[in-house]
Amino acid sequence: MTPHKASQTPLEFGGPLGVTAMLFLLPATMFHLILAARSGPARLLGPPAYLPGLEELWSPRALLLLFIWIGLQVALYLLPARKVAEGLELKDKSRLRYPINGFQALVLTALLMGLGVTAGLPLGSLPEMLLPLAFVTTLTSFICSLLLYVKALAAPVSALAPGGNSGNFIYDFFLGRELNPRLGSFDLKYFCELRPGLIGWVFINLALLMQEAELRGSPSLAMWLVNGFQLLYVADALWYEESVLTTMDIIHDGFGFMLAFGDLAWLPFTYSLQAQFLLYHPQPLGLPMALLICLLKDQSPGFAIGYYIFRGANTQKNTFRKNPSDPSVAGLETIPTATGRQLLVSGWWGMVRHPNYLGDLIMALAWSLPCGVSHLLPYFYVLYFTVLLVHREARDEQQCLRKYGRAWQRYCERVPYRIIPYLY
Ligand SMILES: NC(=O)C1=CN([C@@H]2O[C@H](COP(=O)(O)OP(=O)(O)OC[C@H]3O[C@@H](n4cnc5c(N)ncnc54)[C@H](OP(=O)(O)O)[C@@H]3O)[C@@H](O)[C@H]2O)C=CC1
Ligand SMILES: CC(C)CCC[C@@H](C)[C@H]1CC=C2C3=C(CC[C@@]21C)[C@@]1(C)CC[C@H](O)C[C@@H]1CC3
Repeated sequence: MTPHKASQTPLEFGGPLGVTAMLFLLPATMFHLILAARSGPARLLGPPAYLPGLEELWSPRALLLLFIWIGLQVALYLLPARKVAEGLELKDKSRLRYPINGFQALVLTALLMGLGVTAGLPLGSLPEMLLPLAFVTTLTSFICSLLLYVKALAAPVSALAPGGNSGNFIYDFFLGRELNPRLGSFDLKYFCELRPGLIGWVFINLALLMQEAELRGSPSLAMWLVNGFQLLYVADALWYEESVLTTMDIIHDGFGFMLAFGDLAWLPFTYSLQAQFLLYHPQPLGLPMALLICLLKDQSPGFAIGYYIFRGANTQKNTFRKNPSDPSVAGLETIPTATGRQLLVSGWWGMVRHPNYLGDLIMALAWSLPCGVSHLLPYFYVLYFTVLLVHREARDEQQCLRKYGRAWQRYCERVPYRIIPYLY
């Protein structure tokens, strides 16, 4: 194995120091949130009520459960797919092929769970295992990231990610060295991005709903709303699975700790925070307020409007990228670029430069509102997501400027706001 020459790509996330801090802060935040959600005061800021000992964190049962879950998702991923899509062209001019069967995996998992619960599977007791499950998933993410780092040492230069090859171990371990690590035709990053964690989120939510029903006789309206909104969000991501192939996670970022931990642990255990909070802190929610959250809330948009913007913007761009002469997008105004591709300057993409992020943020707010306004904790997702999207938008901006140069600058002049019209 010959060591690869370090790449000259500018360092992101504050370089080695920044990512070292994140290596500790991300898992610590996740455990803090899980502990805070079940504590009486449910404080987002401030020390946790107590620190769990190793005997509370480590559980061979949780490890077994995690492996069964990942094994099930691997098996569903390997089932025949309704479609096999090609990814974008790689440095060596080849294109990878990806099965499009994520929605099918969600439906089959739901069927299997339904059968399991009918046969006595105690899904409602999963919330009691959340802490050890999060612990073993974090350990597994660390080990996987190390193995991915070692695997990348043998990868050809053309297979490396643009970032994540600085020569600094911690930085490269965090960002990921190889762009699309595969075992045969099994794509590790694509699998992790959309399967165990994303589908796991839905079933953690469902388990929390079932435990609430056991505790209080029936699930609360707030719990139904959170479950419904987030199920729709996950089902949408899997239905439109192919569009993930053009996200920066797939085309730009390597597969390292950031995505392994993010996809496998952070996503299911922190994105389910609202349902965790509701189990321990029931909130009264009447039907009129629930309807307002679905549609409109105090003059600001609710979930349906968020979803309408999110889906409308994503579909418009994806349709345009696939076939610019499609009747639904053919009339839109565009800017030509030197690459031969065009940029939309009217429709959703003429309103702000990231209308899909705007819709996503509105949905995030809408699925936090059923938790009431007495605590800041359930709004952690809105705060984190705002930071993530602002940072992601800045990274995308850099990449688009590099790709499209002057044409991108013209687009920014025509559409000056990034995410929120007239504000940001
Ligand atoms: N819940 C979560 O934790 C997260 C959710 N998301 C969601 O995932 C989805 C995908 O997000 P993401 O990959 O970040 O970004 P986008 O789907 O917004 O893709 C950005 C790319 O779109 C293309 N583009 C930008 N402007 C235009 C334009 N005017 N006309 C045509 N093409 C344009 C460019 O690529 P090119 O020109 O090469 O096509 C650009 O690089 C979003 O809906 C986001 O909200 C994302 C991250 C986390
Ligand atoms: C600093 C954190 C640990 C970073 C974690 C990031 C991941 C949780 C997210 C990175 C990109 C994601 C996308 C989605 C979920 C979250 C992660 C994995 C979606 C699948 C959500 C649904 C959308 O419709 C598509 C998204 C693609 C990107």
